[in-house]
Amino acid sequence: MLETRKLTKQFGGLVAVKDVDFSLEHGKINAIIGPNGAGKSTFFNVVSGLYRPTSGQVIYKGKDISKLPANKVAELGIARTFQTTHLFEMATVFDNVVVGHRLRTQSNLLDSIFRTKRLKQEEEKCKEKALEVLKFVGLSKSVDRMVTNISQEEKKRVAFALALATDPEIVFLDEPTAGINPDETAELSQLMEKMAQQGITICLIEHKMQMIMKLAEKIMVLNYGEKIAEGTPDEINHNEEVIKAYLGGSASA
Ligand SMILES: Nc1ncnc2c1ncn2[C@@H]1O[C@H](COP(=O)(O)OP(=O)(O)OP(=O)(O)O)[C@@H](O)[C@H]1O
Repeated sequence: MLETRKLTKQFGGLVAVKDVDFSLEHGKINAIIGPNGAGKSTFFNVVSGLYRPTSGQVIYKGKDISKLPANKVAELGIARTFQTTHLFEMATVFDNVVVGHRLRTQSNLLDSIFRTKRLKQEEEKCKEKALEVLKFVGLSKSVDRMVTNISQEEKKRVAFALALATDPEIVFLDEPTAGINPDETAELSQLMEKMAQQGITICLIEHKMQMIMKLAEKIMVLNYGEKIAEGTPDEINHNEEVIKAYLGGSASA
């Protein structure tokens, strides 16, 4: 469905991602792990169209999408979450999701000025969609609350809702449970499982090893920009190179 072929991203003399071949398991939870600076975020940014690769390809449904800008990649059904700092704190949960959705829909400036029928129809659809995805992520009761007043875990759910509002086939989640406690982490893991059960392919970057080992079905390990292992949690746990490079270090906790 989505694969990378010899994907490479260089920043000046630094090779942040090097010759990475990876394919996502359709409808499953995929994870990318690796020590700090291993190239995980860069890999995400190249795949989601934020950066162009230096060389190599990103293939989605048989088409090379490596040169497409992020908005075109999103239109194809590939969504990504950003840190919760991207939310509008002084707006409601509902408005945050509606605005996020509006940014990705069709109406142009003229539609907005003349308030065309198409614009009104789209607005209606956006609102319906926002309520639907907020229900899915468990925030039906919080739609009218200001984002500044909700918990960090609820903000994470809003970020999920934003990604889901575009009806994605693949969702890239950048450290979805950073900064929340173990109970909340378990709840968000359940939400990710629910997304996968709906047929959405998930790919996440995470530092919480225990959680990843329980949640992910396929894991890729990056080290200094290179893929050093790929497989099931069990295979990764027993991989010598991974143990040497990563699990034996500070992240093993
Ligand atoms: N925009 C950039 N310009 C220059 N160098 C960059 C840029 N983005 C990342 N790098 C460098 O590329 C390397 C990989 O960084 P990246 O953020 O992808 O790693 P990571 O695995 O996500 O790390 P972390 O777990 O700490 O977030 C690092 O050496 C980083 O300093």
